[in-house]
Amino acid sequence: MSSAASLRPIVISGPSGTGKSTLLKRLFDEYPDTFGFSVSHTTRKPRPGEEDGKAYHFVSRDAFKELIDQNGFVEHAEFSKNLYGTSVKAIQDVAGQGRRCVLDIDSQGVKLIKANHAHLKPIYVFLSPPSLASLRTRLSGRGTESEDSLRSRLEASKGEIEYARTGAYDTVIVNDDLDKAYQKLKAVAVEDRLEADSKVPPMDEDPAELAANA
Ligand SMILES: Nc1ncnc2c1ncn2[C@@H]1O[C@H](COP(=O)(O)OP(=O)(O)OP(=O)(O)O)[C@@H](O)[C@H]1O
Repeated sequence: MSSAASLRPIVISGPSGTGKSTLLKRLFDEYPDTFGFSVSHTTRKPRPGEEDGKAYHFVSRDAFKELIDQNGFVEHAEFSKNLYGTSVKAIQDVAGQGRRCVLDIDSQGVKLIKANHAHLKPIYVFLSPPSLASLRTRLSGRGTESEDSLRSRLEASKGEIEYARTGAYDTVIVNDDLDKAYQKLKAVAVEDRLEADSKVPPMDEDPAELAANA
């Protein structure tokens, strides 16, 4: 039996490197039976050992396009000639299994849900970095980014932060101290308590300048 207060999906969004994966891993580790990610659709061929419906829903290009026409996707995109997408049904299936669906998406995805799939009634959480300088430090500390990708992630963070300032999210969690941020995430995700919110901190630094000094 799930221990989450409700099965409304949780949408968590925030600039690349803010700590979404880190916090979600902790949440899934502490509550292994409570939360779930939706299974994406893809037109790429399964790799050996990949089971349909587990790693992905593997579908033909025609079937994928049909689902697009039916407004069946919350978001979809093409990467190296293959289509990938998150379907409305895959999100609903998680609740069907008694788990709360967690969606880790960017502001573009948030806008699409709000415009086309508001019936899913998610709770929108913005994970904010304490500053752009700390975001840069985390991205470079992760050791996964080239100079170019670091710069583009920092540039993209500007739009994510501006959108969060419009009040689009139900709550804002500033990931300064990891333990504190985790407690706030738990309050929202496990207890449906939204009062843990705070404001997006002022961030006046110039992303291009920060990237140049990386
Ligand atoms: N509160 C924190 N203080 C210091 N470092 C942190 C904190 N939270 C996360 N980090 C570190 O920052 C880096 C980026 O975190 P993570 O990969 O979880 O970000 P993300 O938001 O999931 O990024 P992406 O959207 O690119 O997947 C990681 O190396 C992580 O260990």
